[in-house]
Amino acid sequence: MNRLLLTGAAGGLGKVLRERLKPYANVLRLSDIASLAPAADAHEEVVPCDLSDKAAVHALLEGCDAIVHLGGVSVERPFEEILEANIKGIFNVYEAARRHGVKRVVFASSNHVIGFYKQSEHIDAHAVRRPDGYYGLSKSFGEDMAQFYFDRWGIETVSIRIGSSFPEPANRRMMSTWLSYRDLTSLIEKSLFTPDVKHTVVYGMSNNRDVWWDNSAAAHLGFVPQDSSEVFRDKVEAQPPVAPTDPNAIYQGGAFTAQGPFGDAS
Ligand SMILES: NC(=O)C1=CN([C@@H]2O[C@H](COP(=O)(O)OP(=O)(O)OC[C@H]3O[C@@H](n4cnc5c(N)ncnc54)[C@H](O)[C@@H]3O)[C@@H](O)[C@H]2O)C=CC1
Ligand SMILES: O=C(O)[C@H]1OC(=O)[C@H](O)[C@@H](O)[C@@H]1O
Repeated sequence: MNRLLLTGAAGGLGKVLRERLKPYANVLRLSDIASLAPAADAHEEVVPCDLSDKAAVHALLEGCDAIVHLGGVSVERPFEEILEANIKGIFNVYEAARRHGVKRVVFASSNHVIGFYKQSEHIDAHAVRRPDGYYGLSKSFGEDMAQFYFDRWGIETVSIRIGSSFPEPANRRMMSTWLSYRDLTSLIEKSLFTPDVKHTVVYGMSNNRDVWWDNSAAAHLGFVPQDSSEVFRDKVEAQPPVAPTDPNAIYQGGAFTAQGPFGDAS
């Protein structure tokens, strides 16, 4: 493709994908509200943008063929913050995609759309969503937005419910949810180039031993994870045990299920 837009490019995953998505487009347009390293060469463009600013997002999408949408608040925060970056932000992205004729979005959704399922439960993409906070709710809204813009306007999306994508799993829960950077990159490649994805929901996890999520509804993507959290097991299990009453040991969303209330607790 000619020009691929990466939002959230200054973030943890954005920095990784800035390097790894280079082979997939002639030009990678990088955007964030936070400062970004200048364009390294003619194959990069840096366009600062606040996702909650409709006019700025419309300008941002001009000339883009596809979007990898990572930008937004990535943890649980007061609703008003989530509203601006994630809820207004995703609306602005899809509406600009419609106006500019962009036909493919890869949306960084999250396991926190289903965070209130227990770790003893196994679910697929069709399970009723159980968001574990305002953050999870915003990602759930983003998935609905993706479905609507497909049904109404034919814009295709792969919503990747990312588990935990970091260099290595930080705790026992992440032994199940971990997604290596290599597998994340491969999943984004499949999400960008597989024809006829409509709105596909896929769980972003590596080939871990004990998983809670079934990706059979996304088999058409042909995603085959290469890595496994197993290589980190000894290191993670050397950590102090987690109490059985700890949300990290009970819920798929772990500690996110126990955040808040924020500010005025009345
Ligand atoms: N890293 C992980 O394990 C997971 C990540 N995700 C999602 O993947 C995406 C990337 O995650 P990370 O890189 O870990 O998060 P991050 O917090 O490091 O990066 C998010 C980026 O979005 C930018 N941003 C925030 N508000 C913005 C606004 N109003 N306008 C423009 N940019 C704004 C931030 O400046 C930041 O650079 C996020 O959407 C996150 O929700 C989902 C599940 C797990
Ligand atoms: O559940 C998890 O481990 C991850 O999920 C997310 O959606 C967050 O963006 C990330 O900060 C968490 O670490």
